[in-house]
Amino acid sequence: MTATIIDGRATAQRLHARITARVAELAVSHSLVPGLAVILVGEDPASQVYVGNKTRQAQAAGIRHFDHRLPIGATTQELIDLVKALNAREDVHGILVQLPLPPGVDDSAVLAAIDPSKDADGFHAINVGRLSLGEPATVPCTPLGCLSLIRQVIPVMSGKRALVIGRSNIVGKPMAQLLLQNDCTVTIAHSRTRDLPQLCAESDILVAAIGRPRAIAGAWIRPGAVVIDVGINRIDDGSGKSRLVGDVDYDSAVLRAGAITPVPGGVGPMTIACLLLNTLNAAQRIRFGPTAEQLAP
Ligand SMILES: NC(=O)C1=CN([C@@H]2O[C@H](COP(=O)(O)OP(=O)(O)OC[C@H]3O[C@@H](n4cnc5c(N)ncnc54)[C@H](OP(=O)(O)O)[C@@H]3O)[C@@H](O)[C@H]2O)C=CC1
Ligand SMILES: Nc1nc(=O)c2c([nH]1)NC[C@@H]1CN(c3ccc(C(=O)N[C@@H](CCC(=O)O)C(=O)O)cc3)C=[N+]21
Ligand SMILES: [Mg+2]
Repeated sequence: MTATIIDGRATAQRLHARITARVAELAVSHSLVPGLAVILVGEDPASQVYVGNKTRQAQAAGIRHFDHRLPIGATTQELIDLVKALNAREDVHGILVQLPLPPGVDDSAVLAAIDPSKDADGFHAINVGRLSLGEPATVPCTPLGCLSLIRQVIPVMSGKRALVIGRSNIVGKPMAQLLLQNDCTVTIAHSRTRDLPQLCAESDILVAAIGRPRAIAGAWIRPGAVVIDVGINRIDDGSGKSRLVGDVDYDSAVLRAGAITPVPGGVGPMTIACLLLNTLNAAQRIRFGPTAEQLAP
């Protein structure tokens, strides 16, 4: 048996097309143009690639894009001041602070300064709290994208055993919340977890978000399981060139899984499409109020 390959790029393109259509409607009917501001501190090359992708995708969807690049020495107070200025702007509906911030910057203070209604990443405590209470919330882009990929192959998740490997605020914790909301039985694993292979063997859905290249072996996977690989790891391919691999050992996992996401072309493109979705929906709520129509993921 060979796994179904879940095509994140194609799924993201379909979502992108729906976003583009709604953005065009809003421009005609209400002269509303959603705006996304991205703050990038320093010159981290991976972050620059990600920000570059976002800029292109936003422009293609008709979403206004404001790029703020600050030198590596930027202070917590400078970042908070910039966030507050963006909070006050009527043409900005989504704000994203690219993480990680340089050492010395208090990232939780910067994230706390974001107006929760403009929190495109869903990292503000208000949105984290709402998600955990099951109230309407802006959901972090990567887990939102993962959920939509899982739904393609498991439309009804009720009762499934789901394992989330990684407990970061960006991916692991919100992913676990979303799976719980969908009536999965959820386990969260992390660096202190004992007997990870056994937990994997018991799981119908496995989401790997640890940042360790090919750390999850195919032999651990329950035959037929759905495997979502969030990892983005740049490794030397042996000839001095670098390539991207996930947290799952794809070549062995594809032989056991029922469905699997590739890297690249899996979760990554969905993260960007969901960021644009969150920005569009924020713009609609800011303009039309809390009962505004929202585009579904
Ligand atoms: N495709 C996309 O759109 C995105 C991809 N990523 C990628 O996803 C990966 C994870 O990112 P992020 O959540 O920010 O990472 P973090 O480094 O913030 O968190 C990693 C988590 O994995 C756990 N962990 C580390 N090693 C192991 C191990 N050997 N076994 C079990 N658990 C382990 C850590 O445990 P502990 O808490 O105990 O330290 C921690 O909870 C990275 O490769 C990142 O680049 C991230 C965001 C978006
Ligand atoms: N505030 C904040 N929010 C984030 O969502 C956030 C962040 N900070 N910091 C960094 C991580 C990483 N991340 C990625 C998003 C898209 C791709 C992506 O587009 N990947 C493509 C192409 C990758 C390539 O070719 O370089 C793919 O996997 O196919 C990758 C990684 C978002 N993150
Ligand atoms: Mg991190």
